[in-house]
Amino acid sequence: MSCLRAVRGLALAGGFQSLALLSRRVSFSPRQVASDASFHSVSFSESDHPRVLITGGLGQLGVGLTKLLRKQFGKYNVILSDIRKPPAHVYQSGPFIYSDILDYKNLREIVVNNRISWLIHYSALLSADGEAKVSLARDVNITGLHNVLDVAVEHGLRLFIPSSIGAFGPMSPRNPTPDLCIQRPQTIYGVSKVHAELMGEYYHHRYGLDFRCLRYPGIISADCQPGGGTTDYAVQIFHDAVKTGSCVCNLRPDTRLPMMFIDDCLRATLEVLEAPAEALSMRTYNISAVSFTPEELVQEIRRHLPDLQVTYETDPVRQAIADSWPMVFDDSNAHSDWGWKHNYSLPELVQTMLNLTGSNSRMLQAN
Ligand SMILES: NC(=O)c1ccc[n+]([C@@H]2O[C@H](COP(=O)([O-])OP(=O)(O)OC[C@H]3O[C@@H](n4cnc5c(N)ncnc54)[C@H](O)[C@@H]3O)[C@@H](O)[C@H]2O)c1
Ligand SMILES: C[C@@H](O)[C@H](N)C(=O)O
Repeated sequence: MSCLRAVRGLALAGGFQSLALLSRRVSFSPRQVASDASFHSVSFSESDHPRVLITGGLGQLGVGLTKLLRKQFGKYNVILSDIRKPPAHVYQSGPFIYSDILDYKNLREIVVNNRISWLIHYSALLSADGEAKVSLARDVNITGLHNVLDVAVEHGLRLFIPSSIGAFGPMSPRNPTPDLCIQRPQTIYGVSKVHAELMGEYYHHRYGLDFRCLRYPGIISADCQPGGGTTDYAVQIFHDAVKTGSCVCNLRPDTRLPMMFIDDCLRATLEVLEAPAEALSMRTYNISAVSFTPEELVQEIRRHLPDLQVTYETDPVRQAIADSWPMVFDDSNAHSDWGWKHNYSLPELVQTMLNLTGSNSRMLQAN
């Protein structure tokens, strides 16, 4: 009753926009919502395209993936969700809904009311952030995962959950690291990723859930800040190199880690999501692109910015995590099962990142 009273009050006082704030509880159906142009509606073009919900979509990867999937399936068939307020350009680019993956009922309501058929679960705390906030990481990365798994099974969704190089630990072979080997990670992040892999595969075998998972390397992108991971140095260095010509690296110069340019990562995600089920001999795959040390990255950047100054100030937490992770990924199963192949080698990655961060910073200066 109180909710309906609130709805009535808001409708009188603040118009449909305010009602949107309640939509996650009152939940209009797409047809009803679509009838009102002033409503920031989530309506779908009736088609045989998948209807996609991306959780944690405002992170380093989610905005790019949303753009790619909207291009593939249509703007109104892909809903971006998060618990943070979207920046204007994201809010105006297509459907956005608040969704806290710890709120099972709300998640289920969004899936039902928007006839979601694919769910891409990006909400997480990353490795270094997780070590600083262990109980929050356990809630988001494990309890949140359980909610997502249950909704996916209940509504027969195709579910993509990314794992990571962080799903391996010091007892895993490091060079190269195969898909199947011992996994005893020593971070809450890594433990939650192994849990996600095993739970997703269990729900696939037990309930037929169409679960798909890729172990991403450290992802490098220009237009979104990284979210508190161990590989963040390889993103920050480009912004600092372009802006100030100097940077501080928080890993030792000889720390080798698997890395990937974001365009390769997002393409791999779409490719594995669209792969026919019969092509998948596994449900969790390593994907690989490049593997480099900070020293090698700096050398490659200096081919374009010869005066780049680098100071190494090792962060003991991140260094210990990096020293327990794979150095080189073996992705031969992804290659043979669904034709995975990366496009960006280190020179192409550095050239592209410098072009993008350079143009981004010129745009910021101009504005
Ligand atoms: N970026 C990488 O290098 C990388 C590598 C391997 C795997 N991954 C995985 O890919 C996924 C996306 O990574 P990212 O780099 O975009 O992360 P990110 O930290 O940039 O974004 C995570 C998002 O989750 C959201 N979130 C946090 N708590 C939430 C909650 N309770 N409900 C809903 N959303 C919540 C945050 O607001 C944030 O926008 C994660 O699962 C991550 O483990 C990322
Ligand atoms: C590697 C990946 O999982 C993330 N960038 C992290 O460092 O935690």
